[in-house]
Amino acid sequence: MDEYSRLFSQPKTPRLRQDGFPDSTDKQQERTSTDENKEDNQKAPSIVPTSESYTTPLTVSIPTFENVQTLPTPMTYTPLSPGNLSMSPIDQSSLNIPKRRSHARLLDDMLSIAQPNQRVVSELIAPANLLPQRVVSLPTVAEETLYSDSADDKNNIKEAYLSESGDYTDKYDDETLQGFLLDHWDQPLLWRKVRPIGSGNFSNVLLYESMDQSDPKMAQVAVKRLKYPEELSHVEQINTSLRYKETLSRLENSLTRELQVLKSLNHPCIVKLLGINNPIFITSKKPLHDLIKKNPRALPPCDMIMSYCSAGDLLAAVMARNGGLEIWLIQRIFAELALAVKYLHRNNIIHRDLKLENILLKYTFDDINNFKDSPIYYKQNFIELADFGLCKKIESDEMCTARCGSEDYVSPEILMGVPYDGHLSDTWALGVILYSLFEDRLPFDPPPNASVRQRSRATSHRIARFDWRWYRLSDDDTNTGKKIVENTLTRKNQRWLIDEVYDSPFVKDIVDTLDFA
Ligand SMILES: Nc1ncnc2c1ncn2[C@@H]1O[C@H](COP(=O)(O)OP(=O)(O)OP(=O)(O)O)[C@@H](O)[C@H]1O
Repeated sequence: MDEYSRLFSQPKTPRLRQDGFPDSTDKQQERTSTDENKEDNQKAPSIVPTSESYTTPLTVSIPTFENVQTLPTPMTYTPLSPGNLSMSPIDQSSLNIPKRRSHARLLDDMLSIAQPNQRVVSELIAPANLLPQRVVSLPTVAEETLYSDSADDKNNIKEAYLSESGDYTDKYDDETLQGFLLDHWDQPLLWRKVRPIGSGNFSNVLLYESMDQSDPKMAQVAVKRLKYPEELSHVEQINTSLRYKETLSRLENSLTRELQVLKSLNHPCIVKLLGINNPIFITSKKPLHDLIKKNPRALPPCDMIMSYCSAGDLLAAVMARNGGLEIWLIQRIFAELALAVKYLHRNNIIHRDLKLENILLKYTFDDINNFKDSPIYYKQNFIELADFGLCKKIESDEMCTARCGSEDYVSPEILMGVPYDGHLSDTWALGVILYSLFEDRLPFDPPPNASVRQRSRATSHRIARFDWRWYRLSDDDTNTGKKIVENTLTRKNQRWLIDEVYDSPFVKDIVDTLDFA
């Protein structure tokens, strides 16, 4: 089987229903809010406990954390076809989050990184066959989609294309992509498929090269192709069912949200949406409904044309060299990430899925090392933050209710099931990322040399108990990045916001040297 076939023969992970939080009058809500208040009123424990004296901070305040039944624990979900979702053990109101490293396994398969005898140096670099099952999620539809009602967008579409909209598939074959740059809907451009480059729960990503233009920025593009859930492929049989309508609305909501946010962003350290295969995905408030009205037989593909990061994602890159990134490199990458998140938060956008897999590298680590003595080092960004499928545009003081994220990166308050501040859940994830780069392990994985009992504990339990510590870095290590981890992997009322992360010497010292910051 060739690489391409292997990539697409992976089990497709369907989108799952995800409800919002119970109504504020709901008893359950009252209970969890009370628990959270209790949590906040506790005296803060030492963040870096010694192994002898360590008692988990929440054991006293919320003894029920010891009880698996009472935690809103992420559920492990075996990929089933969406038609079988009703057979899933998941309570529809429980937290469902994408399981870690699913994509990393795929890359391992594609690039044959995981050799049978490869030395496993850490929890972060686990062998493919030890990876757990996926857990999947979808932002709740209760959250409104951001939509810029730009009249220009609509007016700019040529009548010729409007009359054909809904049937762009005739301009599309598997090897060639016709697309439109944003706001240039009257000038179709062509790209040729090169190879698959990645896959997530909700999309396959492919590399395409331009066939008809010289702009170097467009010469190679990453095309993120939405994976449609199975039930939307059989439109004729089930298009009146409630399940079908709900799935369609949910998918449409998260798609339009991702596109509208991406379209509004302009930052060197954030992936760019350059164009789309069919303008209707950008210009319509309800593109999937419109497309199905025009052609009820099948939804045409949705291909987002994005800037291409040729060195892949940070998790795969770290795994490929068995971890051990030098501090200067971690500092540089993290400073760029902090720049990107600061920009998002300043624009009232929360990402909600910050993780190593969503940090893309424009250059290999070796290239970056070689740039060190050249002016390019200060002129050029090395990362782009990607995957805005769970992002949200919010009011500055708005609390979020959609329980979403990725298991290893999700904050305790999201696990607890209470409304949460998205800025703080993003900075929690930044702490997870920085810790992982320092330690080559995820902070809430079972500790090295864990007992069988410790290993059997769910990750969510360790997260809820703030149960992490340094192993590779010693307690008296003077690395200034440690402060960021210690002030982000902590209770929400003590947790740093992005401005504090940004102003810490670990970030600021680097940012001050960058021409593009
Ligand atoms: N612009 C890009 N350049 C290079 N590789 C990319 C690009 N965009 C995505 N990828 C690769 O494809 C993978 C999946 O992309 P992405 O995270 O956007 O998809 P997704 O379906 O939304 O994923 P998730 O399951 O995390 O929600 C990334 O981890 C990365 O390896």
